[in-house]
Amino acid sequence: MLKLDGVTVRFGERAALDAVDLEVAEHETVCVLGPSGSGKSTLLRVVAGLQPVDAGRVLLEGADQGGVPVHRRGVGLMFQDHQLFPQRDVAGNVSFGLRMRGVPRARQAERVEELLELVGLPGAGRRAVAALSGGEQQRVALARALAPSPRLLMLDEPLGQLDRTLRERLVVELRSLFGRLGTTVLAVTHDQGEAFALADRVVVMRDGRIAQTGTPLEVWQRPASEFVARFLGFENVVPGVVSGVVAATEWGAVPVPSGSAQGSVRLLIRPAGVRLLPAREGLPCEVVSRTFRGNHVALRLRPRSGPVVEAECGVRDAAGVGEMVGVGFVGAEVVVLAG
Ligand SMILES: Nc1ncnc2c1ncn2[C@@H]1O[C@H](COP(=O)(O)OP(=O)(O)OP(=O)(O)O)[C@@H](O)[C@H]1O
Repeated sequence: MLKLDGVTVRFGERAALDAVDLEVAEHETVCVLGPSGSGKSTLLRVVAGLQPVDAGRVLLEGADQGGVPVHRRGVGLMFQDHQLFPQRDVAGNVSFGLRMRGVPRARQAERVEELLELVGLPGAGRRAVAALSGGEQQRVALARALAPSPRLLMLDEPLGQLDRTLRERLVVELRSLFGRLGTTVLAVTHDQGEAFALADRVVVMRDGRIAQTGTPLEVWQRPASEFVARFLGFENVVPGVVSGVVAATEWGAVPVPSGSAQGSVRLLIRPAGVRLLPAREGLPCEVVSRTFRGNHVALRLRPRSGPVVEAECGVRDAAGVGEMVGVGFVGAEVVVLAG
């Protein structure tokens, strides 16, 4: 459906996108994830035709979009601040793209009803946009983007402004809606939870380049680099020297999966791979913080040397701040990182 081929966009000296290759298949939902300034919005703007490229090509269904204006690309856009027209009612907003395309009035009204039903706002056509809650406005913006049946729907931080509970609910609804409609979606977010819940595939960006792409599970289980691991919120990254199935690190010997790269590497140990042992076993650490996270407790543990170790444990087993504990590592939760 969509193909980016060596797309480069420069602002002065700096490349906001640096030779980016990306493909999105029909019916696929791809989420682009990355820190602020990594080029996510620029990528969407390029595909929409709002941003010219300095090099490379954008193809939609195989056709080069060079010189094709925004309204001829057949893509739908929904931005973070949803940009609804405040002076128009809900129906007036949803039918915007249909009016632009000269769809007859009767058909417009039908389609608006259909879409409001779809986004969970049946019969809301006559309501004033200003009188809607944030979540309702978001649904109207989505209905408006979907109205002209775009071949590709692009979402920029679609749930950015909403509170967490509403975001979590809407993300589930969006995923099921896109599944039912068979919509092809390219979404941008800085929120990894949102990306992982919504996407068939995630693309992690760093400084205008793709740092990793894969299914949410692949990226979560095997972050390709320290950058991706840290971006996903993993903190236990330590240098080590692998020999066979053991790595020598500042935290002592850490088991690694068989078949791991040998020699000098960086290791990620997921918090689930950190086991608390009785005080005289394993790596001696002092508990420096203890944070209640609902179904588990996050502990930060300071060894005599080397970086702080992050651990997760059951609410009942968690040691208190200032206590000494021993720490052991589980090889299955260790990832040998590249770069
Ligand atoms: N119109 C512009 N003129 C100059 N520099 C720009 C322009 N638009 C973007 N940039 C720069 O390009 C880089 C990528 O910006 P972009 O908005 O694509 O990042 P982003 O990942 O979407 O960030 P955020 O999550 O903060 O929206 C940034 O360094 C930004 O400052």
